[in-house]
Amino acid sequence: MAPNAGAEKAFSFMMDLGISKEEVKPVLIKLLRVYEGNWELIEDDNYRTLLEAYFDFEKEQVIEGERKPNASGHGQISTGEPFLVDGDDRVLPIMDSSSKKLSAEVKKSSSKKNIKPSQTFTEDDRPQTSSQALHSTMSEAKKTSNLPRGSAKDSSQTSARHRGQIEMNPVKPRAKKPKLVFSTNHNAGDLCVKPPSNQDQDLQSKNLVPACINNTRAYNGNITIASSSRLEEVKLSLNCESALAGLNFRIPDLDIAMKFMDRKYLSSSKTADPQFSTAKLLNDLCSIFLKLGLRKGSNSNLANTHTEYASLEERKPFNFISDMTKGSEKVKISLIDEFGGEALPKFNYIPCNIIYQSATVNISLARISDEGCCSDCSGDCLSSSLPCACARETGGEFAYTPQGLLKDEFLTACATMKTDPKDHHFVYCQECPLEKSKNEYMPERCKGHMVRKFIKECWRKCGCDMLCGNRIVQRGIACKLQVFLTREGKGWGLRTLEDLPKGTFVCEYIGEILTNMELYDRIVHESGNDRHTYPVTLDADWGSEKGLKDEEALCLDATYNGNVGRFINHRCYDANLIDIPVEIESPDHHYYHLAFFTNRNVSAYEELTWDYGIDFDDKDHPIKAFRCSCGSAFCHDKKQKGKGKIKKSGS
Ligand SMILES: C[S@@+](CC[C@H](N)C(=O)[O-])C[C@H]1O[C@@H](n2cnc3c(N)ncnc32)[C@H](O)[C@@H]1O
Repeated sequence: MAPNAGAEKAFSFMMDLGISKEEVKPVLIKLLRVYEGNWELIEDDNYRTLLEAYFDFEKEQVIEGERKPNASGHGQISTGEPFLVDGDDRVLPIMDSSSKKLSAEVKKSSSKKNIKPSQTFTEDDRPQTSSQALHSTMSEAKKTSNLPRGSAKDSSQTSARHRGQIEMNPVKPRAKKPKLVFSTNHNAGDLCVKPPSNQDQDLQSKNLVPACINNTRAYNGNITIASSSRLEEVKLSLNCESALAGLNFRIPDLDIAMKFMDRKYLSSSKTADPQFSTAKLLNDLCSIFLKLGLRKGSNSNLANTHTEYASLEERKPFNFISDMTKGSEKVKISLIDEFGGEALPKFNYIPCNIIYQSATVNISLARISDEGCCSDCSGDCLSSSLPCACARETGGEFAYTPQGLLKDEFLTACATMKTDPKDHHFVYCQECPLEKSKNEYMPERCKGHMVRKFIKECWRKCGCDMLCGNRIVQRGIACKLQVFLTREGKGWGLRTLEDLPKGTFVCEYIGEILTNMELYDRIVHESGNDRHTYPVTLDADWGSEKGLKDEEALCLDATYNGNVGRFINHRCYDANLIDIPVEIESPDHHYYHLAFFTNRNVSAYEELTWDYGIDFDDKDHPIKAFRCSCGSAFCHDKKQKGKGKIKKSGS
């Protein structure tokens, strides 16, 4: 890196923290000399070395000032630093034998801050005091190769160069401390702060959980910053989860953060006790909180409390999986358990539907007629002046905008049918597969299936390319999504990590393709302990067929094999996603894709929800309805009505 660029970057970083260039300069000069111009060491870990050096320097100045109050002529720093500052105040990382005085600006700023150095230096009268001893310690330290990176040169060479240094505690080259977060790309995906349990190790071997770092200060992205005692009966913590998940954020060094707080409060208050310490203040707060909260005679229980903490933490592992799709989607999809209250979901991630056993899914080029595709098109169908044959299904207009969003009119028409269905929106089959599966010999009358609007995408027989605007769903998930543990007791849920405009394709509901009968058998025979994901019936076309064979009455079940769609929780009436059938490769509608689109603008970190269309009163339904915790004002689960607030729990 160009020397000045390094200095400017360091100044700018420190400036953002409220430390002026003038304050930083002497420290930086010192560090450059110590580290022999190796910027990498200075920049490492977000300038942690520079920050530590700065605070050491500041402390040293205060101590020295106390030791020699008002010694005449000693009230200013003269760094005696001849080597590293050029006329433009630029810090140069290369040792030079020529000497220049540090600019007057530096002196001015130092004196302004009342920093009292132990002595005034001149070019020829350089201190040979503790700094040199300390420096040689440092050189030794370097020799023992404590340095994270870079070379440690011969110490004698180094000391010769370092005559003339200003007096301050040289910063020992830091050994790499284990970080709370280990990250190569700053992805939230790389965070894990909990010693792996046996179960975790098991999962790690299956590539579900990343290796973890043992750190007692941080759980769940929560960093304990203070506590009433070592038992941590009452503790204060900072929650960095959102920052870790969404921003390019790494948990910083807590000690440095505390020093900043000390500095901020000491400099802002004239009366502040020089012994003021933020850490002490916060610990005191915890102790007082504990004292105030302890009921009489309960002090003796502190040890028990500790045991309880330990077992609680043992019981509640914090999980983070950076890509639960195991690389099978174009984008990584993380999973986070912020509460540690739930076992990891057991299922196999699949990015495309797959036939379980008996389902008939007839996909063949021969079944696609010339009229049913656009073999004459090329490039992007949306850019041609006349919509091609693939727009016929949607009334001669493509369902998508050139920006890749679902058109408003189409979305509204689909949504209205779902939220305000009219009689004519339903079709009735003569022999309903659903009723047949419940009672094969005496099926009840069909309760009706909603007529659905289909999107039809271009496919392989079409002449356009893969980037054609009429190929959205088939290109797969493109948004940043995350599976997370909900607070309301709904289990896992899906959220977006970025703002999504209305009409965005989020994901498909992917699962095993089962016949209706197979699904029924599965539900009847499955163990009651499995939380069954809500299967979908591909019944959009059932009403138009006279006698649908069982192998043509299909459903998708994502319980054992599925994609992220299986984590979308239900919300009554005002969910932010809508499911829309999509025809991609088969012209009949026995089999189709079910795609989720946003039906309004959705903000980053909002949970994505879908109205399953459950009848909470249907006692005959093979899948027992859950108790709805959707939180919607329009929730139609009567059991939840009048219950007041939603349950707040991590499980
Ligand atoms: C498709 S799965 C959704 C993912 C599920 N939460 C999980 O942890 O795997 C459907 C199941 O989630 C739960 N669920 C979904 N929406 C819910 C809601 N509004 N209230 C309570 N539980 C809900 C129910 O157990 C339901 O059977």
